[in-house]
Amino acid sequence: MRPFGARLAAAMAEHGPLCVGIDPHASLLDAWGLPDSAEGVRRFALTVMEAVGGRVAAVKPQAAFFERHGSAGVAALEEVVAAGRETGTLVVVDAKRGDIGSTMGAYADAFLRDGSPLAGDALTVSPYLGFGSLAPAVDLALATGRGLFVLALTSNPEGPAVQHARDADGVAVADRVARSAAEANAAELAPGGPAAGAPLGSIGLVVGATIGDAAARLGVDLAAVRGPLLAPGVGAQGAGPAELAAVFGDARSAVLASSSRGVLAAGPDARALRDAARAAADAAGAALR
Ligand SMILES: O=c1ccn([C@@H]2O[C@H](COP(=O)(O)O)[C@@H](O)[C@H]2O)c(=O)[nH]1
Repeated sequence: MRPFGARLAAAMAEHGPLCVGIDPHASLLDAWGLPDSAEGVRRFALTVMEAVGGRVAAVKPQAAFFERHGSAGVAALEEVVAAGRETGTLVVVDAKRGDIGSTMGAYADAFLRDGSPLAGDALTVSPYLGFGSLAPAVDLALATGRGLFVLALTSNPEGPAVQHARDADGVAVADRVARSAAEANAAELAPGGPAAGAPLGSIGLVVGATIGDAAARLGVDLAAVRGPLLAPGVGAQGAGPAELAAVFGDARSAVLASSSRGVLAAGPDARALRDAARAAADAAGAALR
């Protein structure tokens, strides 16, 4: 498989810089006339895939909403991964895994190994046990043409208490995460490296579209990461085109804006979902041009 960063750059060029989040909240299931059960979650998720599969750069199923229904919910997540493969739509599994290295190896097997039913194209991971603890996931992602999105500056108001803290050298935690991702991408993109010549490396960051000027204030050089920047917070959390343009500055071309409820509220009609995703992709594309 071609490296994830190269595949994502091509998908964004074709469809626009939008990732549609698949978050089957109980309230959305109710609004769509579906039961709050594994079967309801399955029908919800496959309706989204039918509406936007092959038409957007990526989808991002939120694992928690599937896992809350046990093994049948996880089976529905596996079907979403398979539907992504069938429609040629990249699947970012939003499971935010992170643990000590040996356990991280098992998470990597589950979400990044060829043949695993839960292995999409990329996985969200948490670096708060130390970026180095993610090594098994970094290694397996790069070996299989998959990618990671590492939490750096998240969209929630509680994030700054940890991510803005500075270490003994005065470097912000988020900046350390960004520098580590930059190192991994530099190796992947180097002449002779597995992604030499690609526009983006495969180790991305999660940077919320709601963070205002935090990256600039903390000295985080997002463009220097040379990896994709997954930007949740668009739509229901209040960020829009103006925030996308302001937050990402000269890193704009690497941004994959992510919206879940902002698009899903248009359902369950497939055409309405498709139109909402198209409008969100066009707005993000204009803001990030
Ligand atoms: O910093 C982060 C990281 C992840 N998320 C996830 O994105 C979606 C957002 O859903 P909306 O309905 O578009 O608000 C959700 O799955 C979060 O867990 C995030 O919001 N912020």
